Amino acid sequence: MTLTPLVYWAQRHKDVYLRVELTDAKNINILVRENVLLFQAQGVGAKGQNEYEFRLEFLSSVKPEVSYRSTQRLVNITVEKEQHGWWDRLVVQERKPVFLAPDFDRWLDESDAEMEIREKEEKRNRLKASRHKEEGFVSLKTGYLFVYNLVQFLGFSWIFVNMTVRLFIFGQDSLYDTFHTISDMMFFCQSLAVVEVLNAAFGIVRTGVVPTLIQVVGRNFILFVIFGGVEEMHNQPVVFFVFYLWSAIEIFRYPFYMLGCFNTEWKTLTWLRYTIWMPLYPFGVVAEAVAVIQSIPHFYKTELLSIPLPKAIGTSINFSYVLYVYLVLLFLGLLFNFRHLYKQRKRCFRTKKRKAY
Ligand SMILES: CCCCCCCCCCCCC[C@@H](O)CC(=O)SCCNC(=O)CCNC(=O)[C@H](O)C(C)(C)COP(=O)(O)OP(=O)(O)OC[C@H]1O[C@@H](n2cnc3c(N)ncnc32)[C@H](O)[C@@H]1OP(=O)(O)O
Repeated sequence: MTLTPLVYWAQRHKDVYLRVELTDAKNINILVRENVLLFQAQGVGAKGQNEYEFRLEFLSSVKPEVSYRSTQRLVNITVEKEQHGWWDRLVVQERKPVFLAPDFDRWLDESDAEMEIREKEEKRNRLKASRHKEEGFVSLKTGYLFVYNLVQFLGFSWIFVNMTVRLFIFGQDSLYDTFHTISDMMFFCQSLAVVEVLNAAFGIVRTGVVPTLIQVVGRNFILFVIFGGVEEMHNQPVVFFVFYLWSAIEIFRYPFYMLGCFNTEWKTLTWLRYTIWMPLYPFGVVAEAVAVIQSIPHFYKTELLSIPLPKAIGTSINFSYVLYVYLVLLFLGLLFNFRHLYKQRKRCFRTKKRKAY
């Protein structure tokens, strides 16, 4: 003898939900044609382990595809209505079958269901809007970084190429007028580089603020104070070495970032960006230290930038003493950034290796 399980139901505008009270249901067979659903399965119901079945003639047609999920305790069935809308009752006959009852866990009346639809719609719209905003921000950020890196790349390339060509044409003589020919562009690029500290501070790029601050402050101190502030420094060959070492890394670093803006990379460029700083950085710091040492007598003599002290003490601190302290900071800065760059290099190549496997 076949038995009928207990069936609970609820509806939405789009779907009908059936919950069949059958434990350990096996051999589930659900057939849907027009507005009739036939269910057959073996399992443990109100009358113990048995074969259970039921037939429902829905109020309106439903789609033939049925989805169901069987758990240890019950079988959940979802049937989609052919035409979305609210049904007055589940089945055609006015007297509901005895095995059928409302599923109060999922029960909603028509207005609640409409509210649910509206809430879902609003949630979807909010999600879409925030995704739109996020995409807009990402493309704005990418565009901004790309333009910034492009401008720096062009600036430093101009410096590097100009200095190289002048070295070939004028030989040693070109070492003496680097400041006059190149400084305007270097002032421009290094002033713009302050943006890199802001990028790090506001999280626009994933890097630490301190290494960037050390880098930018360190270079700008040399450029604006030592070279820019002391006229006697303008003709020193050390300007050539400092500018050449600075620009030699930047012509690789900025294009590396430009490609990164489009999640692209060129292996040789990545290797150069994360390798040539190794010889360049110490040489750069040594060249900067030479420049500082050369400027000390001029600061001492002219008392330029001397720090005034209160009248009671009656004198001022000569800026040349600040420069001695700066020489120590220069080498501490070198150690700090060398370690930072070494870590960045390891992180970059380690990630690449992991990606390769
Ligand atoms: C606090 C007061 C300080 C007082 C200081 C006094 C002491 C001063 C001592 C200073 C010594 C300076 C000496 C120096 O002037 C000598 C020279 O420069 S010689 C020439 C050789 N120099 C170099 O090689 C250094 C070049 N510069 C740099 O590498 C950076 O400026 C540095 C901050 C040092 C390191 O860069 P960063 O931390 O950004 O590493 P990454 O390149 O690996 O980038 C990390 C991630 O951020 C993304 N990023 C970074 N910038 C950009 C950008 N502009 N556009 C797009 N994306 C960017 C990058 O792609 C990485 O992303 P991901 O993690 O996804 O890979």
